[in-house]
Amino acid sequence: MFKLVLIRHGQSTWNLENRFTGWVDVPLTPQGVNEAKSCGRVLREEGYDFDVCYTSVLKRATHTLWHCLDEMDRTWLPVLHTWRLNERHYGALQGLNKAETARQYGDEQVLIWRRSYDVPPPALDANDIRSERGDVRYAKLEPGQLPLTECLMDTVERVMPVWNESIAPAIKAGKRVLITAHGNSIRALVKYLDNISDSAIVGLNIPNGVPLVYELDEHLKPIRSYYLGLPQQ
Ligand SMILES: O=C(O)[C@@H](CO)OP(=O)(O)O
Repeated sequence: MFKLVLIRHGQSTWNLENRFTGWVDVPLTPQGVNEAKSCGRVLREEGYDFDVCYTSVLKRATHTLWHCLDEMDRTWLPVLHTWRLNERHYGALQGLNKAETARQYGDEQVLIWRRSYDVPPPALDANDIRSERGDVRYAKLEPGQLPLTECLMDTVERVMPVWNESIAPAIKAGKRVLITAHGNSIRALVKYLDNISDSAIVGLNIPNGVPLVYELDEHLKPIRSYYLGLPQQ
């Protein structure tokens, strides 16, 4: 039996301000830092240890990993950063306030943009100064790989190669893997692992800063999954 741990980053400044974030590289809030540290504490207390870590190229996920590993005294572990674990790209909505956008376009439209599987939000213009074109961390992407918007289906498609080519082989080789990522890149992984339908995934949300443990069989099929240290409902 293999164990995989997934953590959505702690609260970010734009989570707090209720703004569509996507690929905008906002930091953690002090609460987010505490959430990340408490992930590390609960993992250490429960006897978890890791051989390799994966995270995105966005600081809210990276810093969550750092604080978590610091609490575990494991800051020396190898870390692989990949844009494939970035948050879903939120297109032209990036930076807008979610409540104001709902007032302008209606709750139903905003829910479709936020949670539908295959309807992307309005795209950014390629020349928009908010586009990530020119950002050095994406310089090696193939033409057409840099998104201007994404629905969850697009996110699943770009997350799967790093799962298939790197993460799954590492787990099968016996490496204990920790991933810190984002609400929607984790929803993409969970959708794949639990074989959740396109319609059912709409209702799945991942909380900030709580370790999600998957116990996987030899074929990496989930035996069970659970959150560690989530307050009792
Ligand atoms: O703003 C975002 O990028 C994401 C995660 O915070 O929001 P949502 O919950 O709408 O997917």
